[in-house]
Amino acid sequence: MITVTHLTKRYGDTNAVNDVSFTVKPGTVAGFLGPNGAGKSTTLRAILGLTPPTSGGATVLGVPYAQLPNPASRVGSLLDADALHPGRSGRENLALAALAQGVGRTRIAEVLDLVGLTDKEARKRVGTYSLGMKQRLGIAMALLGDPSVLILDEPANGLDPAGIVWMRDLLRNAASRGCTVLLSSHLLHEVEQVADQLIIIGAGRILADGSPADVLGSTGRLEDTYLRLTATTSREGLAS
Ligand SMILES: Nc1ncnc2c1ncn2[C@@H]1O[C@H](COP(=O)(O)OP(=O)(O)OP(=O)(O)O)[C@@H](O)[C@H]1O
Repeated sequence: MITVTHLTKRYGDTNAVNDVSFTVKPGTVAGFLGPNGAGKSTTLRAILGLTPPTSGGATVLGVPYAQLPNPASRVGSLLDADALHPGRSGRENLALAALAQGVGRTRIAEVLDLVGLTDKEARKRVGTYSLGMKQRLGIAMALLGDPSVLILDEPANGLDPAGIVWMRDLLRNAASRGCTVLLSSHLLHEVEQVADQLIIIGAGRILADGSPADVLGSTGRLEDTYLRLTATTSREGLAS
């Protein structure tokens, strides 16, 4: 369960996130959508305790992220696939994370298999990886502790069509096991296929939150609804 309550984050005179509240329940894939600069990453970072809120806050599994025992093994996250150590191999990156999380080394082969990275690829330095390979490794890192919550910032970024289909199955399987999944994306078509909750943010404020049927209403098309809702927001609107 992820609960965000009246979360506000200001940077100088910019309201990056403005009184944002939503809940994502176990067994749900929630798609978090919004234009560039709408506040998605700031919200995800605040949930993960990486960005201190100006006011309000968030809990994961009932408590603020920082208060979770061994949080990385309970909450898998992917924020920036470039944050991986470029001089080490994919396998070494996973081994270091497994050590930090107290996860057995046998799990490394399992997650590599899950994300479709071959043994040969896993032995290459991450600095030589393509964007899609980095993304797969970042997802493997997120899955390492077999977490019950997944928070993913644009996970399909750089994935090829087969990778996007694979990602969809991965997220649906995670949710069917009771996992709580929150992902940001600009790929409306993809989100439409995978999400059972849609949260749309614009200029730091929640514009819609609900089941696809509730959010799309009679239009039935996510692209139309999204463009209509976000048309009135702009990055300039963030400055107060
Ligand atoms: N560290 C920071 N310092 C100052 N301003 C910031 C910082 N991080 C984010 N912002 C501002 O906060 C606003 C929201 O940014 P955020 O990265 O959360 O948007 P986003 O919805 O994730 O965008 P995108 O889709 O482009 O990734 C933007 O105006 C951005 O410039």
